[in-house]
Amino acid sequence: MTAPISAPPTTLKKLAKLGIHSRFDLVLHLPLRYEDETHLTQIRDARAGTPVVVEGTITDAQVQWKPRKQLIATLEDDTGQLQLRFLHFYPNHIKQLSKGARIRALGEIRHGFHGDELVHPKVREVVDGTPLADHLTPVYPALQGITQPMLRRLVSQSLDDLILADTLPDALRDSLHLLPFRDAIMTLHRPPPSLSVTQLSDGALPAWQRLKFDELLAQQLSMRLAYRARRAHNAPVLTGTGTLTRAFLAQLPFSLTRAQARVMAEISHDLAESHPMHRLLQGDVGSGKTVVAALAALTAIEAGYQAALMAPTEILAEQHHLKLAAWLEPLGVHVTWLTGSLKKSHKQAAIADIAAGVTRLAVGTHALFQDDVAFERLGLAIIDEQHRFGVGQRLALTDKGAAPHQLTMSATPIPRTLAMSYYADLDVSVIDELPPGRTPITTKLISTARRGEVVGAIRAEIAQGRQAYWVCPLIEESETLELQNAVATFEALQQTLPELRVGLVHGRMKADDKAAMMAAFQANEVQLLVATTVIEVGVDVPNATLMVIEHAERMGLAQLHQLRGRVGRGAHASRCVLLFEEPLSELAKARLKVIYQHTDGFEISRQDLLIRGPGEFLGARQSGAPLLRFADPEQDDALLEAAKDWAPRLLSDYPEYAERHLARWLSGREQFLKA
Ligand SMILES: Nc1ncnc2c1ncn2[C@@H]1O[C@H](COP(=O)(O)OP(=O)(O)OP(=O)(O)O)[C@@H](O)[C@H]1O
Repeated sequence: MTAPISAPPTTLKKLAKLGIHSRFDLVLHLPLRYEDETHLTQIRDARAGTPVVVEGTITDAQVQWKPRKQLIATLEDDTGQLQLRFLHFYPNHIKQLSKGARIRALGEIRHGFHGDELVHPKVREVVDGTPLADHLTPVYPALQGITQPMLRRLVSQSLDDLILADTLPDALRDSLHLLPFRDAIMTLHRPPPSLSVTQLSDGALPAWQRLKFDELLAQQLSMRLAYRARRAHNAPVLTGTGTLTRAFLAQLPFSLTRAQARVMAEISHDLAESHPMHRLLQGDVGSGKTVVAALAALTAIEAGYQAALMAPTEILAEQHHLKLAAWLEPLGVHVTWLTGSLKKSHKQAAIADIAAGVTRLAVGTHALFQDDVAFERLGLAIIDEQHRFGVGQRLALTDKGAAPHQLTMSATPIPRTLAMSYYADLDVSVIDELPPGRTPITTKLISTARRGEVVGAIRAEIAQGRQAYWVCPLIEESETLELQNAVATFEALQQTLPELRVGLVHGRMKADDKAAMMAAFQANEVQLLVATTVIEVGVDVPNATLMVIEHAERMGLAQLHQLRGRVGRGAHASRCVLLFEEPLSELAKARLKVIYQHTDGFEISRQDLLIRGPGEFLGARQSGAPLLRFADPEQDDALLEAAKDWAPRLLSDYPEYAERHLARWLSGREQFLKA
């Protein structure tokens, strides 16, 4: 399977650049496209826009200088004449195309100024009887120094030498009507004469279906194995007594939505098991994930364990801390705050409390899981990763003593097919319902030129007792510029709206100042909050009902949806004004249209995926996307479903097949699998 390739070291190096390390990689190095040299076209029948192979004699060849240096030759067969034009050419061309030479030319006919012609055709000398190909000629992805003939030869050798036995049991192949692996591979490298170029590029071709299925199956198998491996660890059995959770629910001014209750039941069930939970909690912005997180934490605490909640940014962690401390401290739960920016003495005190078990719930940033922090008895780690699909932090956590249960919260819903494909190792809970009484947010798209009107809207909104956000543009190239811009906007708004209490919050502020500003906004001491995108996630001020986002065209869909989700969190009607600068790129137009038309995060994610494709959507490095070269989870969803169904059966009923299948598809690519 991993048989080495016999070629000189320089060639091997270049092949490695193409991802080819073994002879089996050569087998999987599938053609990009095909050339059809199986039949000749008579010059009389050659039509513009179609690829042809014509054969004949050169009757004339000249280097011309008008309007620029070019080589023009005339090719003649029994039915007519055709011009061949070369704008770049080498002495070899002149030799090959000398008068009287018999050649075969391959290319696409173009209708030029001087009639039909072939521009830069491929030229082959024809000695009488040079046979035509008996199948389409594959054209492989190549690099400089690795020519097509070289690749064709190397691939062909591997195809001839390797057995390419099947890794799928007959029962599976029969039930899904899949081709044998060898047949699929052979069809794609050496297509039979009956197949046309169009048929070969169609993903529905049985040969492609087989390869896509194999690839999706390998992905599902490896995720199942990762899932099993994690379940082999021991975890504390967290059966809550209900004392804290009941008291908590009783003090909430609302009751749980049905979705929150269902999701909480799923989590409680997992926490009571003796292997670690790895659950992804998905819920749209404002759907009430924090309440669920609090309940999960209380369940662990009731069972005599500690819980930790980690957020990706200080501002988000601070928001969670404010809220959770307000909810849980009255119940006698000691909540500790820990981030990197704490003063040394405070930090040491927090670390000591965590180690001594005084802390029942620790809230903070990744500082919570640094080496100097040791929990007395960590039962549950909650990671609010919002739309950062970071898998790294999940890893760091498992290393903390015995495996704690893990709950990851995400506010950017992952479309179902992607979740199945890339998060198959996690269990997923979805809060698919918003708390009652929310009025939908109205979204307005306004050109920056009309920015003045927006100021009037702010004044009116605040006069009603509401609050507003003004989000300054994202300036990717320079954080300093971004900051200067935010300060300038803050000053300008203060001047234009002297009667209002305006505040400013940005990423460079000291953590304490940031927290103080957010607390002031929470208490309605600040009415208009000017902010950089630091407020993107987690801020929860139900009285804020107007959101203005400058240069919305620079932002991604997930980010816009998150920002907009900061309003519409209470009973009052909310608005989001997206200011944009013209001219808009096609991409920006597409994004703004989606955010204007949709408020449902799942639909927005789906559209985002359509616009960007899965690699970009998930961040290629983290996603495991490199595993999929042939299949596309969105388009090949039926195959994905089948792979998902078959993976556990293969592991239990045909373990030796599963093992061979993984070895074939994953050799050298395991690094993408670590979740
Ligand atoms: N069942 C409920 N009924 C009424 N209000 C609720 C309910 N659950 C949560 N809320 C309120 O809705 C608001 C949003 O809840 P929460 O902050 O938990 O959402 P979230 O899903 O964490 O949002 P985000 O992802 O935007 O941070 C909060 O003000 C919260 O108190």
